[in-house]
Amino acid sequence: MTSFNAPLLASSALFPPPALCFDGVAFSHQDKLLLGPCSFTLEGAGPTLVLGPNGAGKSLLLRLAHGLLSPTQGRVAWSSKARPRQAMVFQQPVLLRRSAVANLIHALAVNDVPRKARAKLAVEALERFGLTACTDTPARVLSGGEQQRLALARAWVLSPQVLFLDEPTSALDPAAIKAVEAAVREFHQRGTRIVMTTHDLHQARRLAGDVLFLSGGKLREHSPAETFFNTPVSREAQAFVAGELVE
Ligand SMILES: Nc1ncnc2c1ncn2[C@@H]1O[C@H](COP(=O)(O)OP(=O)(O)OP(=O)(O)O)[C@@H](O)[C@H]1O
Repeated sequence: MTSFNAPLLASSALFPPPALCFDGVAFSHQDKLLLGPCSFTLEGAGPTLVLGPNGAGKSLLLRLAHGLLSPTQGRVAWSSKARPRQAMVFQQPVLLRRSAVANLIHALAVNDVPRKARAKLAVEALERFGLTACTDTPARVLSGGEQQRLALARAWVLSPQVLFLDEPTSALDPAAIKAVEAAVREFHQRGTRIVMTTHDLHQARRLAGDVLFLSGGKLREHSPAETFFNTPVSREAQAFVAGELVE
């Protein structure tokens, strides 16, 4: 178990997040190749935005990177000796049937945070994410935006070195989207490596440091955000950035 350091917020200058390397990674199901083989290394500051049309393989890539799926070919590796502390936030937050604060305390408990530190960390995180008024509210009756902020707060208390976000704002209104984007920036500034999918090109432009662009299960481009949005190289990326309907 990696030692827990949530109260000691790491700055990216002092603690560059571990690099993520996909080495010939492919994923097949029932003899059908769904993703790859693809190779890339995420070692820059990010955030990395994973873009592409429906069914391109964006969620698969995130799940493989997070270890929820195993590649059927190739290898997912990290620059750190130990596997980094990671968290993932989904489009539909997966919350336990208990209060908001209890969801955070549970996450701290399963990550071996000492019992006496849990309540304070949980309360601080609720405050940081504007959820103090919801402390004792059952998590599952919170609004969509509040649930997503709670999912981010749960990731925050674990001080992850890497945070995967799979379309975290697709079901949210503009105010809730703004709150999630502010949280993503805070994670980034704290030194967390961000890897995130979105269908919102404007959001990608606001957040991206670099872009992985997929279509048809293939990695078409990995480039700095400015290069991707101004001078995309592949035909598929050119059409995508131009707002054409890409399959
Ligand atoms: N665990 C799995 N087993 C089998 N097939 C899968 C699995 N996960 C995804 N797929 C298939 O792989 C393809 C890529 O799916 P994926 O969810 O990664 O696409 P996506 O780019 O995230 O799409 P969207 O933008 O619609 O969310 C799809 O055809 C999907 O049905």
